Amino acid sequence: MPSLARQQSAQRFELGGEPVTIGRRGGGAEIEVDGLDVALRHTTVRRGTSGVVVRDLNAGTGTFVDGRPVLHAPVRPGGFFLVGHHVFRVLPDHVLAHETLPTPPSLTLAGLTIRHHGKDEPTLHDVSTALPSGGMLAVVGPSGLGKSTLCAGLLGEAVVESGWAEVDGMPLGGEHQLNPALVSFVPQTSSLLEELTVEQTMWHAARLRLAADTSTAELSRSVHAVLQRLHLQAFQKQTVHKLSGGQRRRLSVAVELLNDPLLLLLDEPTSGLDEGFDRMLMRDLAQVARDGCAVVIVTHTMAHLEEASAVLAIAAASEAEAPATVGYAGPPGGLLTAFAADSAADVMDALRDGHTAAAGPRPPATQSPPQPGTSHDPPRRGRTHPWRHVLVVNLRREFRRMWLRRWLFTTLALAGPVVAAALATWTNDRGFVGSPAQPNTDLAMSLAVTAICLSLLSMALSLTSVVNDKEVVRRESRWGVPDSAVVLSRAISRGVPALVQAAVTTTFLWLGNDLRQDTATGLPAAVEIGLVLAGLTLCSMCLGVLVSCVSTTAEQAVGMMSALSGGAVVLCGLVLPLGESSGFGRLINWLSYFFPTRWATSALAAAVDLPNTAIVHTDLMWRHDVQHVLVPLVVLLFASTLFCTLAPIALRRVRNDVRR
Ligand SMILES: Nc1ncnc2c1ncn2[C@@H]1O[C@H](COP(=O)(O)OP(=O)(O)OP(=O)(O)O)[C@@H](O)[C@H]1O
Repeated sequence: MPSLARQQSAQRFELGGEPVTIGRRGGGAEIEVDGLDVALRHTTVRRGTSGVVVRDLNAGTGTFVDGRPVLHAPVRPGGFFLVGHHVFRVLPDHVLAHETLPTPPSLTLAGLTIRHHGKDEPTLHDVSTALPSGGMLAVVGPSGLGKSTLCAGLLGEAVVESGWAEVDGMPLGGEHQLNPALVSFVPQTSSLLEELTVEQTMWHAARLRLAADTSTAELSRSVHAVLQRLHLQAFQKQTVHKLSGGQRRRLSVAVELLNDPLLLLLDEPTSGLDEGFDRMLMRDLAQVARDGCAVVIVTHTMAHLEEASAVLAIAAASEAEAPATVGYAGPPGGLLTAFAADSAADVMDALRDGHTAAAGPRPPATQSPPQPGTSHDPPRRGRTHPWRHVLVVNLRREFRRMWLRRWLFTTLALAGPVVAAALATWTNDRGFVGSPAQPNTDLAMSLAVTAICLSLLSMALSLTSVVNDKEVVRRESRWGVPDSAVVLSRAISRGVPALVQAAVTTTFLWLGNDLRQDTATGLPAAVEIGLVLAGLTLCSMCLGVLVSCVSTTAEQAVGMMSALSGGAVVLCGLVLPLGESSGFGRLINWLSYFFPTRWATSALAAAVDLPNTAIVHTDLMWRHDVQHVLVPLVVLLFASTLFCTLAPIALRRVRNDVRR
């Protein structure tokens, strides 16, 4: 038993020589805390040379030091680390003080100046206001002045040049972000998967936002409590695409409440909806604020501002090119009076013209910014979620979505390859057999048709798998879902129909063609051809995933696929003679190596001994031996791995570019 002495109150612990585990109540950890975002065994803490050393056990939603999830980090006396909603402060003499983050919290913005990444000038300057606990802050102002920029700053997605923000003493934004899992953001765009039901959407989000070891009963209680809070219980079984605009917004809010955030940011949640809905949602959000979470709502509608407890109006700068700043900060009732205006439209005009009114409550100027967790030695970066758990959750969802679109995937997996094999068979009535004395003049065409059709069909399996979900991926990346898990879940789920494509094509080629020839590897001809086709379909499908990650829109992905399709046809090696060793031919030859069809047709040609069974140009890659079948197969598998490795990098870049 580790020596762990409780001091004075239940909140102080003196660490002994042995490491101590922090975990959810009921899991047998030495320090037990509440909350479904804490795993049963979440973090260990031990004495360090000065202060303590924390190690995340990668089972919950991360251990945070200085706003970053850490795997392993020293924390000196005076610093703190976060586990779920719990702050552990490190005191002298290896004493840990535990407190639960207060709910509802207050929010303070003090002199915030925010600029977007890649920009030299700030968009917002000197934004200050204070929101008491249990309150809701409405951020209003003319278009384009920086309301969404304020959210980006608080989320840590834009640069906070000066000033600071905090929720009850915990820093927000900038380098020393509070545990990001405690800040929820409802974006302006619909970032929900259309084919899932309300309940499935919530379950999936709960699995990602709560600890991996949360039981089904606990998850269910949590999901249903939030659905009830947002009056969505009656729509549980409804698919998202059948929901009204208002119900979608509610669902969008609901998924962000699952983890009991400390701060909820909403970017125009009522835009495009009627006034009745606006009032209803404002009331619900005010209730959410009273129940325990600071709410900041960016809104264009000023009709129901009285539901908020404070208003922050953004005004244009009086000088051109200067950043926008605070036009008014105070109670909603004082807004019209402050601008001597008769209507909301007058207030907007005044703000657009750069008028500012007397500011409301400002944080005391003498208050210093909250100090971060102070880990002086570099911590080892950790994850907010166990990677395997996230992959499994994403995979389950992908298989479910594919099942919901089973006709499309069945067609791509079965009907397409049957057509490809049939075409290959019809173009060649002698099967795959030929000899130097009696060459099979159609064999090259058969191989080309098979490889090209299969490559395009398998690329189609994954082409829209990420690009159509970019908004969802962006939202879930804020929850800590790694891009690699997103990519791998798409690749594995689409890998199944891709392998079925190869198997179906091989079976039909085997049934419809004479596959008696001597094989290069000594394996039965159908097995050898099947392996090559499996390599081709996997590689093309992974290329589709990469294209999907690189593209910002589905149109762009289709454009890229069209260009790749052209290359796949022309540079497969059976349409244009390749293999020249000088001049332009050499360049084309090199280019062809980037196309999976080039390697697949080479392996097929080597497998059926094309130079001796058909009348074709010569190509050095077609020699009928084991090496010339296996090397292309290895290249196809290597390329599949490479595409899946590059895809998360591309996805991260595209996501960040879109944010910028
Ligand atoms: N990611 C970004 N990168 C660079 N500049 C940006 C980015 N997002 C917004 N901006 C710029 O910052 C300024 C403020 O934009 P922002 O979206 O914050 O305004 P807004 O008040 O929320 O507008 P609206 O009410 O129309 O949504 C604009 O000039 C905009 O072009």
